[in-house]
Amino acid sequence: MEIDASLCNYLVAAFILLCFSFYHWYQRPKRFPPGPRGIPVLGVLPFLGRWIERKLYQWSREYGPVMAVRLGRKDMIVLSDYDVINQAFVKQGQKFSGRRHLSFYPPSHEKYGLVFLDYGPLFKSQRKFGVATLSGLGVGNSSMETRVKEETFYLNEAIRSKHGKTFDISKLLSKAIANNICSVTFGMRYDYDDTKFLEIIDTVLNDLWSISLYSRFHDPQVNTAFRSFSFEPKFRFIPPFRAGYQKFMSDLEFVKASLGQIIDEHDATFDGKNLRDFVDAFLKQIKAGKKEFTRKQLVGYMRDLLVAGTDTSSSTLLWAALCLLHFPDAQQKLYDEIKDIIGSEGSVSASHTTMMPYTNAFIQEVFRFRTLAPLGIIHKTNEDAELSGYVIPRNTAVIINIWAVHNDPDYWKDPGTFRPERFIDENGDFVKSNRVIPFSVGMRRCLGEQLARMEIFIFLVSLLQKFEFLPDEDESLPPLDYPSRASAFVPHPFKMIARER
Ligand code: HEM
Repeated sequence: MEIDASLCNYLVAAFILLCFSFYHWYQRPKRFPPGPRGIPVLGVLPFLGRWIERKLYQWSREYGPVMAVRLGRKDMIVLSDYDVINQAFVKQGQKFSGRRHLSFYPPSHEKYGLVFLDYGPLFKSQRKFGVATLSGLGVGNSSMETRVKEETFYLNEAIRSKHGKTFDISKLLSKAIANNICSVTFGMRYDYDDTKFLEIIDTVLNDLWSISLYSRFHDPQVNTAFRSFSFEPKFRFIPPFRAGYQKFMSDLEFVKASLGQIIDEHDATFDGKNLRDFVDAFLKQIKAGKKEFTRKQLVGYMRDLLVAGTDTSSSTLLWAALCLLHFPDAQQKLYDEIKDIIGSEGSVSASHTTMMPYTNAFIQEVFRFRTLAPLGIIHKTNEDAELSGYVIPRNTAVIINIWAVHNDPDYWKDPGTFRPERFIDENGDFVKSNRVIPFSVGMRRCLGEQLARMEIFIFLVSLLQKFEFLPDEDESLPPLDYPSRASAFVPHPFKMIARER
C-alpha cells in the first residue's frame, strides 16, 4: 500500500509538471499575434511540408497577415501582406531591422560583413559605406555598367562556342554573374574554366545555402547534420553531426584565406588617389583609421557580397531563360522591342530601360512569378513594437512572406499565370509595381538591388539581341511552378539551343 501511495505521489507530481510545462509552452505574451503552435518542442516543423511559403500563406488566410508561428521552440512573426510589411520594415524600420544571433555560426564570422550584422552603429556605418560605394561613388574608374557590359561579351562568346548545339546555360550564367561581383568587389574577372575561381565560388555559395532558413528543411544539398544542428546548436559537438560542422568550419577558413590573399595584393599596390574597386575603397577607410573599418570586417563584407550577389541574379536570369522557352511569343515581343530600340548591332545600356516597356514588364513578371527568396532573410525586432494592434516584443524573429505578396489573389488576377502584359497600361507604357518586392523593403532591403536590376536587364537584352533560344527537342522542359532547390527558387536543370541571329 505504501509503495502504491508514493507511486501515486510521483505520478501526480509528474502530471502537474507536465501540465505546467505544457502551460508554459502554450503561453504567449499579451496582445501577441495569433497563429499555429504545432506540437511541443518541434512546434509547426512537422507540418510545414515542402513548400513552406505556401503553407505559411495558407495559415495567414486563417490567422491574418500578422501571424505568430512556432518554429522549433520559438515563435516567429510572419508578415504576409504588402501593407503590414510596409508598416513594419519601412514605417518602423528602426524597430524591425535587427538580425538574429545565429548560435551555430562561429562568432568570428557572424560579427563581420553586413548580412548578419545586428542593427547598431557598426551596421549603420557599413550599410552607409556599401550604399555609397556600390552606387558608383568610389568604385574605381570603371562604372558598374561598363563592367557588366564587358562581361556580356565573354558570355556571348561562350554561348557562341556551343555552335547551336544543346547546352545547359546555368553554369555560364553563374560564372558571368560571379565575375560581375568579383569585378566590382576586387577588380578581377576570371576565365570561365579557372579552377581556383570555381572553388571559391562553390564554397562560398554552399555556405550560404546551408545557413538559410529555407534550406534547413528541404535543400537536398544540405546535409542532414547541418539541418539538425541549425535548430539545435548543441548537436554540432556530437558525432555524427560534428563532421558536418567541421566541414562547414574548414570551408569558412578556406574562403577567409582566399579573400585575405586578395586584400594583401590590393594593399601592396594601393594608391589612395586611384581607387580601383570596393576593396580599395574599404582599405582607404582602414588607412584613415575609422574604427568600424577593419580587415576582418572587410573579409566578411567581401564574402557577403559574393554570396548574396551571385546565385540570386544568376537564378533570376535562369528563370527568365526558362520563361523564354515556355513562352516563345514573349521572346518574340522582347526581340521586336530590342530591334526597334537598339537595333541588331547597337550596344545596350542601362539608359535603354526607360524606352523598353515590354522588357521591363517581362523582368518584373519574372521577379513576381518566380520569387527568388520567398521568405527573404530573417529580421528581428530591436525594441518592443506595435503592428496592426498586436505587440511584438523586442528580440522576436520576423519573416516576410514575399511569395504571398506576389501571389495574393485579392490583388493579382490569376497570380499563377505568367503574363508580362499585366504591367503594361492602355497606352503601352510600363507600370512599375511597388507590390513586386523581390529585394524586400526598408532599411535592410537588398544592398545590390541596383546592380542586380542592371545586370539582369543588360544580360537579357544582349543575349536576345544575338540569339534565339529554343528548347531541346529531345527533352521536355522542366515545369515553371515548382523549383528544384528550396533555399532560393532555382529551376530544375534544363538544356536549350541558342541559335545565332
Ligand atoms: C535578383 C537578385 C537579388 C535578389 C532577388 C536579392 C534579394 C535580397 C533579399 C530578399 C534580401 C534580404 C533583405 C531583407 O533582409 O529585408 C537581400 C539582402 C542583401 N543583398 Fe540581395 N538580392 C539580389 C542580388 C544581390 C546582389 C547582386 C548583391 C551584391 C551586390 C546583393 C547583396 C545583398 C546584401 C549585402 C544584402 C544584405 C543587406 C542587409 O542586411 O542590410 N544582393 N537581397
